[in-house]
Amino acid sequence: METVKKVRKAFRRHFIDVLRLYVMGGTGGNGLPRYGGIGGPGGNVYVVAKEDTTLKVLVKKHPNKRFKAGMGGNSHKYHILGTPGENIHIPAPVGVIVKTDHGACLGSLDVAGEKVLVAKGGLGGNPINNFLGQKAVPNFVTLELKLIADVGLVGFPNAGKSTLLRAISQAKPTVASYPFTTIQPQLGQIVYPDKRTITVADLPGLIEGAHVNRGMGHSFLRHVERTKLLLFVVDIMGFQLGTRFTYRSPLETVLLLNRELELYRDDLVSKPALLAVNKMDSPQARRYLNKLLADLRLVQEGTLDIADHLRPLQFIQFDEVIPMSAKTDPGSLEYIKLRIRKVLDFHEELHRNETSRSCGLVEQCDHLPVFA
Ligand SMILES: Nc1nc2c(ncn2[C@@H]2O[C@H](COP(=O)(O)OP(=O)(O)OP(=O)(O)O)[C@@H](O)[C@H]2O)c(=O)[nH]1
Ligand SMILES: [Mg+2]
Repeated sequence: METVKKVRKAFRRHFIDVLRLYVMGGTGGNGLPRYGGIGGPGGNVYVVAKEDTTLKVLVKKHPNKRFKAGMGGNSHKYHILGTPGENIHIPAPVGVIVKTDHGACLGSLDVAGEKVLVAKGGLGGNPINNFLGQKAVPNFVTLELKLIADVGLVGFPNAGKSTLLRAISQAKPTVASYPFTTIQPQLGQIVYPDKRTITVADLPGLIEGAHVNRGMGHSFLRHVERTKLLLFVVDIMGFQLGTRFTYRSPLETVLLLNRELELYRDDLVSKPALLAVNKMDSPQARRYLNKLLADLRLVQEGTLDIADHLRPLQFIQFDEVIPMSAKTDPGSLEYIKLRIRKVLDFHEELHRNETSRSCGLVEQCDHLPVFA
């Protein structure tokens, strides 16, 4: 597992997508009993979504990861109401989810400018607290970045995910003939002739055991959660991480990807999905493809004998299996772009109809800001 360890180390060095912060509101200012003066409230701490920033930038600017808002001003004879303490706004990238140490979700920052209150300042001194400004309660919060993309590329290392993204979008992720070339998620946009844009996330390759955090593990799977469509990319020649690991046929890679996703979060496999079978320019590819298609049919009919350690609990229903060559067949790439759009639109329409049928109930974020 040397390779895997090195990759994880490199991943942490280059990309931060989880960050724990110490946050504390400011202490309230003291009141002035003789004049009934009220102390200013302590400042609050907010996390605010900003474009063009990363969690890494945040750590660089605040290596100690501690944020304390300003104290409220004391009440004075000539300034009877103390001034409120200064608020602190912690800039975070769009897509961040703010959680408490107990895992409760405080809020989700999906659009630039959105903010979540993470620490409230203490009350200023007033008749109820004997005019003594109150201390705020210290708190720890975790910022978890989950990319927001329409499509997520899911596959084993070396399957050609980055090559595909390079070919269908303006993004230029690194492509190389060794596994784990991609060590941080990267976004690209497909721009259609009518200017419609669809965002695609190129994700690090998945390996067996990712759901228990092997390889890129959770750091990769987290980003799949918020995509609307999963585009599985498999190498028609199968996959083998190294000579010490078992060779996996194309069907086995599909089943293993299916398993890893459902073991991480079972609802991931209910997402709309397409299966892109890549490297169709390889010798013997047609023969392998015919076998894969036949096996997938048997899987759907439930008549294929699958070993227990490969068998998913729920099989992913692919909208389509698309043979392609990200390197040599531009026609297949155009077709994939078309299908991505069609499938996304189809499922969005379906979802719209379903939600309007259920008395206009809008799908709710399972997390609400807790602080008033
Ligand atoms: N023959 C052939 N090779 C391809 C094709 N697509 C990609 N490759 C090659 O496969 C290798 C891996 O491609 P990548 O795009 O880096 O694969 P990846 O899935 O992003 O890999 P990781 O980032 O490691 O997960 C590179 O050497 C590519 O040139 C294809 O359609 N045909
Ligand atoms: Mg890659």
